[in-house]
Amino acid sequence: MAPRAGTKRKAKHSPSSSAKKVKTVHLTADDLPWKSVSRPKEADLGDGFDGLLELEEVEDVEVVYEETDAGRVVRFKVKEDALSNDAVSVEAHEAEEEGDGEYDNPPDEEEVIDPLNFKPSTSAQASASTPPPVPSTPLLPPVGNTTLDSETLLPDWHPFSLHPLLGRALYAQKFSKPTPIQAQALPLALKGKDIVGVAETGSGKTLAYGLPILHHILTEAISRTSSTQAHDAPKSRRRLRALILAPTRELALQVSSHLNACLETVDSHSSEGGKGADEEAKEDNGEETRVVEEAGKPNAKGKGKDNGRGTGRDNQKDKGKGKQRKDLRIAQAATRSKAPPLVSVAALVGGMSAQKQRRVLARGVDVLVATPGRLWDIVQGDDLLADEIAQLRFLVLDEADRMVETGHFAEMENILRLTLRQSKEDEIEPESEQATGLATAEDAEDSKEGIRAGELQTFVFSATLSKELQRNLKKKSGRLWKKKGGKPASTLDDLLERLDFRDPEPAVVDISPEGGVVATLQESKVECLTNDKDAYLYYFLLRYPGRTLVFLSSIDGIRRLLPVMDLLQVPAFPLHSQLEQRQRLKNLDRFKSTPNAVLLATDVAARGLDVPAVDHVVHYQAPRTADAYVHRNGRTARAMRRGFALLMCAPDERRVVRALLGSLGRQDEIPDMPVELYLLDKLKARVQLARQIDAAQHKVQKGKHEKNWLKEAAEAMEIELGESEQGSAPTKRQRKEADARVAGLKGKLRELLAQPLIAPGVSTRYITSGSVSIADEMLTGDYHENMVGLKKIAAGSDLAPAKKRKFKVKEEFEEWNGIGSYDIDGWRLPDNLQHDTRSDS
Ligand SMILES: Nc1ncnc2c1ncn2[C@@H]1O[C@H](COP(=O)(O)OP(=O)(O)OP(=O)(O)O)[C@@H](O)[C@H]1O
Repeated sequence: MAPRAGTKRKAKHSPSSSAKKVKTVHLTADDLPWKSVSRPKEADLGDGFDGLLELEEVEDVEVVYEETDAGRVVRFKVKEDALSNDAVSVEAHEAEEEGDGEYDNPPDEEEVIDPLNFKPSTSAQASASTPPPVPSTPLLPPVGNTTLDSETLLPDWHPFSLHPLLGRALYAQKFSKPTPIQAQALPLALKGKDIVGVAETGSGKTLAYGLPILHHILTEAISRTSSTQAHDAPKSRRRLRALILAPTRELALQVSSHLNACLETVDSHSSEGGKGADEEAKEDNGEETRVVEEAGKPNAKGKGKDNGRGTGRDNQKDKGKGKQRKDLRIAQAATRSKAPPLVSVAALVGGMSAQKQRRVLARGVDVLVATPGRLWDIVQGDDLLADEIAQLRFLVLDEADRMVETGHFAEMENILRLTLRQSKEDEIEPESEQATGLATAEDAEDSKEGIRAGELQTFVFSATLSKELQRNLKKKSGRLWKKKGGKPASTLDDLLERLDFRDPEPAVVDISPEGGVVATLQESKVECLTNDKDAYLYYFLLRYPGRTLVFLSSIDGIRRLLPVMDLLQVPAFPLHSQLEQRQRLKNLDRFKSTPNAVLLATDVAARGLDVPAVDHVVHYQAPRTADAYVHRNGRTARAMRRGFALLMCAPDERRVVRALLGSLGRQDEIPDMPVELYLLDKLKARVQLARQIDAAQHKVQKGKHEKNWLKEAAEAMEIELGESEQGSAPTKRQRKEADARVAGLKGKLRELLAQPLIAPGVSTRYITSGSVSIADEMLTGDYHENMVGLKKIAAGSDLAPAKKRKFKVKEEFEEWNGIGSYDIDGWRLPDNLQHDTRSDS
């Protein structure tokens, strides 16, 4: 990366100012002491925060605009009262300066002293002395100010010997034991194996690859800090150690906050050390809690006295706990001295300020979670980042199979090309300490794990990687890349062939369920005409209140359905790739925080999104691929929770659905959802009316728009409109009539919404809802059994058992194959038939 203009400086001191020395430093805006501040949980930050996903602030900076010969220059005056009451002032120029980087006669030479907390030689150094964001203190276990006794408190995690600070994070998040994919992947990953991991949706794959990465980097960070001085902030810029690629912005952001959630506990725990002198004094006097006592004193549990004569195992254990204590103190000391976080994880996605992202990168991050498009955009102008990617320690492809579908294949391929190491036969030179800024402890750690310095460990995870692909992966070891040369790749197989697995045989951990069905998921389907889908959806939402994610195949479909849902008073929010990123996050947050909300989404939301309380998934339109069906369903029934999926199948979708089930190897039909037809009929009338209102409103809007357009075009061309042309737009009277018609229809709908939905034969005598909208109340969770004439039940509890499928799976496969539109591995349609599947990186 080219050095930034304006970072060199010349500080002149006035010979006469002895009491108040003067120094002015010239810097770019990037060199200001920016510090990250935590983003509020809800992304709804108001209009001033367009597209910002990470916030930074800088204090005590005055922005001054100055007219100069070279044009307008922005100056940032940094003023701060130092302890000595001397003013501190630093000037930063936004305009870049040419030449040797020295400035003549800087204007404010008289007043300045050495800036505190702002070392202006590089932005990385500036940030190193910037206080880290203050993490919120989570509810921590009652183990006092020590590391966690994982053997007792987390026995299922204990055998993995994860870093004790991670143990605390797991405990704080109540992750009492590893999920199956974590239990199987962790030992392999910690040994240094490359891994292809396949496990059902919502089964904890993020931490399956995330924990080994955090463990490694945390261990490195602690040993690096201990090898220097405990309170010193790292002297050099952090070097990128892990790159995680994800197909969508939301998923990348989610992965990054999932990892940060683990680190938050690490940092807040270490900051406990700064809580009070009392606690510190106690600690220093050896009055620490049990774990520490066990390490150096008679065993508090009374399991046997050590007195220096313990067994080898005990000694080892004690040594380990002694190390834990040392690590803890280092972490505490680092935090007390306002050092940056021990491990830094950042997200790099489209839709947010690239300048800000560059600034974050310039400071250095340990783990980068990125969408390929934005990463490639930035890498092209950032040689340092490109170098770091070439020397990564970990590479992760999350939802790899989705990334080849998204139109960002080229970027992916380019990034993967950067990660390629030299030929395996070549001896890999250990990275020089000077180049990396890391202590040799890292190499020791690497060799302990069976990874040599400079080697890359690769993890590929998804809920859907075909068996054939996994077999192919086992056979390969980077040969194909060389064979195929620059030929563009097009399938997942091609992509994975381009990965530089260091293992001749990456470990394949496949614990995906048969047929792609998560055990806690109940599926059902309803066969109906396309035109009736709105009514069936409305029926479902009223009959089974809950947070519901509705998938549609096209953005137009969402645009049509949204106003209908609004008119029916259903709290629905859209999510698709044509929305601004800020709006997407806002809608996602609203969906998370509104009870019984509905998210109308394209497949942009199908992968990876982890909204814990999604009760139902509805396939308003049948998914185009078997994988999409599995991933869409995976937004519910996560982490062993119950979930329900409804597939709406129009006559023209039957074939696709049959093929889809065939591809998943399903023997059973999806059971039909029982429908109370009297209720459906009543709801159809409401839906019909809502559609009518929407169509009428649309017409009025269109009329206004057309009239304006015609008028503006005529004015621009300086022509007068003839009578007939003017007549094409509605007159004032016509508009008034249309508005009145809409108002009348709306009134009628309001009445309908307030009417009870009574089963035939149910007396209305006891119904006392008055004019309250039943639909409204039901959607906010107040189910009216009397109104509906039906008992409240959970979706799926009234399903009949699934019937066996009549046809043979094989035939289905061949039938679908005949269309010639899918390949057996990716099971996907040609790109032109896919809607809104582009990654939005
Ligand atoms: N050991 C654990 N114990 C309990 N919950 C866990 C554990 N590990 C992860 N989780 C939680 O499980 C949920 C799902 O995890 P995650 O998003 O990693 O699943 P996934 O397998 O990647 O899903 P998908 O395939 O849909 O992307 C998250 O809310 C996560 O916090």
